[in-house]
Amino acid sequence: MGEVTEFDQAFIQDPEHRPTLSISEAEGIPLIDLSPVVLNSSDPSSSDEAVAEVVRQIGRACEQWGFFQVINHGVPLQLREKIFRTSKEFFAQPLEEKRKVRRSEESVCGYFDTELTKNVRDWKEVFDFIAEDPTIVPASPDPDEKDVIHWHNQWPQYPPHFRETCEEYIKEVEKLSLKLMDLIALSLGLPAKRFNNYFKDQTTFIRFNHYPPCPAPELALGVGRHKDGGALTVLAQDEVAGLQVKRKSDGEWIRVKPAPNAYIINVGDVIQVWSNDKYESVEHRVMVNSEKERFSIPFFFNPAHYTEVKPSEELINEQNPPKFRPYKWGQFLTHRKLTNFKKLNVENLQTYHFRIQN
Ligand SMILES: O=C(O)CCC(=O)C(=O)O
Ligand SMILES: [Fe+2]
Repeated sequence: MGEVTEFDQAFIQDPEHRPTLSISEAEGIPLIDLSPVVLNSSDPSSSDEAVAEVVRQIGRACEQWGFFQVINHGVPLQLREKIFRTSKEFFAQPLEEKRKVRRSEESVCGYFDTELTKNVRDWKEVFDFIAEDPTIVPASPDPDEKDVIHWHNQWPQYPPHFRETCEEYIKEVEKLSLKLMDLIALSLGLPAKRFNNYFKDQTTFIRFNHYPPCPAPELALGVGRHKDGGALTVLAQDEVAGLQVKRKSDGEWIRVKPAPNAYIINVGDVIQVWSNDKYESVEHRVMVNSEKERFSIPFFFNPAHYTEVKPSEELINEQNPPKFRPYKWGQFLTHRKLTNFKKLNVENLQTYHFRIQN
């Protein structure tokens, strides 16, 4: 990020959205041990009681929090350490080096340090890459758009092995994500592989986040309040706290305490729609601090662009009518990418725009 001398207006949150610096730490966000699923069985629909207990825990966590942490998740610790090192080495370079792989409106992957969340600038710099190269998406967010375009990765020269490390990481976290989708499907009373096909031509992307120390942490945010629009987010964070989650029970902002080597999982808008509101996508934001920099790596597990997102038919009946109109995932994704890139005079697309008013 560029040197900021006077605190730049563009980063300042409206008073009602500024972070409270002294808030309580979450005891409540469940920590779930995945070893029964990862170690003992490759088939999560097996009748193993330990697996059934994991499914119950996940169901409860999705309903009560929309967030949980997992340990014994199967992603090798060495790989996690390697990818954090890679991210740190990349961001430690001079700005002009990083800008060689800069993101643009047409090329959405790469380095970016002026992202907006709800039209306010975030105190962060990011590097984005996609899991499938190319990733196919609609040419525009127009709901009638028929043309598609291809997104490609842009890989930096430095640090060495950047691309290989990222590709290795994608493979491991994708495995975990599919496993989590199985468990979530089971927790909804659906077959384990119910959602599998939607990810065949996935639009998953991964982000390296770097939050530098901020001279005015009471005015700005690392990421402004938002919900993740995709299916599932699998987040690795370092030991510096910053993530805050809006607790469903009372609307309080709660800090998530980093658990060593755990992943933080949250339900995105797509699962909210698939579950017909049983599991809600919960608002969260990132606080920055004046002393320490922070690094995080979210993996946004997203379906194919042509997926028509709608409440699962098996969950719908007279007592539980559909709460959303179907929408195309590709339209939502491309709209979000555009509004995060530049300031627009429209509110960005939210799932409540598709909500059926009863
Ligand atoms: O850095 C974090 O802890 C979370 C980032 C986040 O919520 C996002 O990038 O969507
Ligand atoms: Fe997020």
